[in-house]
Amino acid sequence: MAEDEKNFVAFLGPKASYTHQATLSAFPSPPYTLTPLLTIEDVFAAVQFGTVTRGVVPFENSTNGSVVFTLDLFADLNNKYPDILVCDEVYVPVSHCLLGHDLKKRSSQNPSGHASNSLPETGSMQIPSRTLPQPIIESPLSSGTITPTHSDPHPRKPRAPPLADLSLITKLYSHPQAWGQCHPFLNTYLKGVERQDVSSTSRAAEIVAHDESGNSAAVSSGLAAEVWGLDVLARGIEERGDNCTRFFVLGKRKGEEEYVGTEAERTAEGGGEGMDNTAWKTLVSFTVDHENPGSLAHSLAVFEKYGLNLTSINTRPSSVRNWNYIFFVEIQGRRCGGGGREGPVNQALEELGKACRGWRWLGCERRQVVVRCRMTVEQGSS
Ligand SMILES: O=C(O)C(=O)C[C@]1(C(=O)O)C=C[C@@H](O)C=C1
Repeated sequence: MAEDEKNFVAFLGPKASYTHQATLSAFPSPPYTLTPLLTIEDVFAAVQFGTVTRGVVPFENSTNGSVVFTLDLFADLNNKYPDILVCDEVYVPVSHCLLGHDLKKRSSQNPSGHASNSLPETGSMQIPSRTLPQPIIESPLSSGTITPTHSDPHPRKPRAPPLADLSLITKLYSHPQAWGQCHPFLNTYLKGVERQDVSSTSRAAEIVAHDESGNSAAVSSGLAAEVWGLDVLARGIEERGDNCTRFFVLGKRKGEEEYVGTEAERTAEGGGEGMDNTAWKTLVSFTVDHENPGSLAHSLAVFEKYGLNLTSINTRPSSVRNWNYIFFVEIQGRRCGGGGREGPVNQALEELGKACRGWRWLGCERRQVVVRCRMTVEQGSS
């Protein structure tokens, strides 16, 4: 790879996604050239094939749990991404907005009634009645009334009320992770409205920006509203005020040698010679013999034996047969690179090899604190 290609970083886009915000906090541009890609798998592929040196993907949300798309790519059941390694983590506080076209506001700003942008081309098709100007009525759901039901006797209250009438909205777009972070708001004010999963929250904003009927809305960020020219119909709709997403920075294993970080990463606080191992976490996947009682317990016991704290555990179907799983653990500590066999993580992994059916080292990340992202519209747009 040429010297000037070293600073290419791919992320789950399009622009103004939360992943974009995470990427900017880890890779302020310049000197980095940031490349938005449409899916998490596109980011894995770009790192694997060396089109970029780093990739940024979401891994886990504090309210809604793991991002299964990312876990499945780490599971790598078809051996497409054998060289992908985690090399850092980034935390971003996530506050969602409901974005759309506030027709009431727009008509008061533009009393002539002419749309500021033309409606999507409909050809010879009839314009559906929902795209024609409609009297704006208050949504019966906007009252904020939450009715206890048999299945949900104690429904949680939304943290924020809508800022606009939501009665025209018939379709919602977002990344599936976001739905699970906004249950009380969506179940109170938009109950029963069709939800369409899309590849990211900013992709949702981009789609809604092209539908000026007022019938669609996106769960996305306030920044995406500015970047995609949308109105904020509600702000702070996440269920918990401390909602936060953890992102991984991906790098590529080089040849036979293990990933040991860039020079900057090695010499950063907590890295390099004499590093403090507790400042790192190591991600490992493994499979066990499901017929053998205690095989999972024996595998996990090796970490206890070497005094290694586990900070997360996840499972995904292994695809070998139904109800067989691949396990993912994060261990506090760092695997020493350069073929060294010393250190508790190295020793535990060597012993894991005897206790489990197969395992894979997926990289080490420095433990980070939550960063308050100060991304500007200019950064989000570029
Ligand atoms: O980065 C984005 O905007 C995404 O849509 C991804 C993602 C995720 O997968 O967790 C990122 C942050 C939020 O938790 C919701 C969605």
